[in-house]
Amino acid sequence: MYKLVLMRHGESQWNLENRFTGWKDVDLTETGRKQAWEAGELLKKEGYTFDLAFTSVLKRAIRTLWIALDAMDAMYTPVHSSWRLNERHYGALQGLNKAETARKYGDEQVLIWRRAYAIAPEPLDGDDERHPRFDARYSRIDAADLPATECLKDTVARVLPLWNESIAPAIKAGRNVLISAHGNSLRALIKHLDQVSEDDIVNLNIPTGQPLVYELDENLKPIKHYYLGDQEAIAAAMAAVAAQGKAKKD
Ligand SMILES: O=C(O)[C@@H](CO)OP(=O)(O)O
Repeated sequence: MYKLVLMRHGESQWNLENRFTGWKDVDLTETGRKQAWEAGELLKKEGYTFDLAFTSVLKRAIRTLWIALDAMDAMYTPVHSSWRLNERHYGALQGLNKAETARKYGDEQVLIWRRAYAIAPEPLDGDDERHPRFDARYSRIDAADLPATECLKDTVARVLPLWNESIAPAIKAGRNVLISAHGNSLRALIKHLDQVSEDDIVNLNIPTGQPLVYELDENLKPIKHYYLGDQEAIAAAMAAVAAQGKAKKD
């Protein structure tokens, strides 16, 4: 049996401001840093150790990883950063407030933009300065692979090559792996691991800064999964993520 730990980054500045974030490289808030530290402390207390960590090229996931590894006194852990673990690209929605967008277009439309499996928001214009082709960190990525918007299906398609070529072989080689990534890149990975249907994946929301453990069999099929930590607080945090796209709080 293998164990894999997934962790969404701690609260970011744009989580706090309730803005569509995607590939915008925003940092953690103080709360986000505290969540990352507590996640590391929890992992240490529960006896977890890691041989290898994977993260995105966005600082909220990278810093969460650094802080958690620091709390574990394990900053020596080798880290593989890949754009393939970036958050889903939110296209022209990036920067907009989610509740205001719901007031303008309706809760249902925002739910489609946030969670529909195969429907992507409007793309960024090719000349938009926010387009990833203008960002040096993506200069070695094939231009055809760089998104101007994505639906979750697109995110699954670009996460899977990293899973198949790097993460899965490392796990099968016996390495204890930690992945620090984003709400939707982790939903993409979970959809693949648990074979979640396109309908059911709509209802999966991942809270910030909470270690999620997957126990996998020898073929990397999930046996079970569970969050470490306070289960009630985690359930409340998941419901809060779901509610972010509503015009009014329930
Ligand atoms: O804005 C985003 O990039 C993501 C994660 O914060 O949000 P959502 O949960 O709406 O997909």
